[in-house]
Amino acid sequence: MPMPISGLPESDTPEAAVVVGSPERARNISALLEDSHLVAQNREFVSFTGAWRGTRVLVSSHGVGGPGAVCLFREIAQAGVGKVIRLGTAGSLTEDLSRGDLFIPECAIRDDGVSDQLVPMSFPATAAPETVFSLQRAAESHSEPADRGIVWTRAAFAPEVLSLPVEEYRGAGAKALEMEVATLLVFAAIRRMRAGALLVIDNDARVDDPDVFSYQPNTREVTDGLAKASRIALDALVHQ
Ligand SMILES: O=P(O)(O)O[C@H]1O[C@H](CO)[C@@H](O)[C@H]1O
Ligand SMILES: O=c1cc[nH]c(=O)[nH]1
Repeated sequence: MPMPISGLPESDTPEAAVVVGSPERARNISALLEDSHLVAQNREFVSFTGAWRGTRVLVSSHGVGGPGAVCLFREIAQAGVGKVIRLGTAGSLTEDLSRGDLFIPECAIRDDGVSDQLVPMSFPATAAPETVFSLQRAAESHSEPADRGIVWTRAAFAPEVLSLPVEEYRGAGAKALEMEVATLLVFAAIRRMRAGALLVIDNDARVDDPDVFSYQPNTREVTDGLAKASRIALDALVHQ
């Protein structure tokens, strides 16, 4: 029977998965695989299988935000996925990271808006060390520098009347801002999956800017960064 939300088949799903926000990015990554097929499509969840350097992988999109993404994570866990890397974009919280740069989260701040309903907030959101090192090694083998550290996963893309603690988290050492990594890391730990993430910086998030047009995620640097990061994430996934 297909899974109720993602439409993924219950069996014959690869053990290793790359998850991404947008269906278009999933399609772009699937185009890098040998023998790639669309295996499921429902709502924002689009999934492909194929092989990378001889290993079968799943590539699925999870949409924007932790609450929707965890619907996909539950179903890939049910389908037998044990290793997962999120390949996403993030805003920079430090002057050391610019558009197109790569960032590997070691752990995440759990403001994702859903993991607090899965397990108490005292539970950590940490990436599997194997995945972090594997991503670092893969980035080095592609001669791409990749910084590592703390990511702030935040449910609100932008604030409204409340101001959110950008300065406080920057002061405490958070380097990037996005919306799903903490959800993945917490969910994966509970389900004993090995998880991590590779993020491409697409924005300067050091100040929450109310102008919608200050966010331009489709620049050349970001598209190029995602193309490189896709190969790095696939290499890291199959070489862990
Ligand atoms: O590039 P993706 O993976 O979609 O990730 C980031 O981009 C989206 C916001 O535009 C959020 O999902 C955020 O986490
Ligand atoms: O949440 C996000 C994702 C990408 N870039 C940002 O600035 N914020």
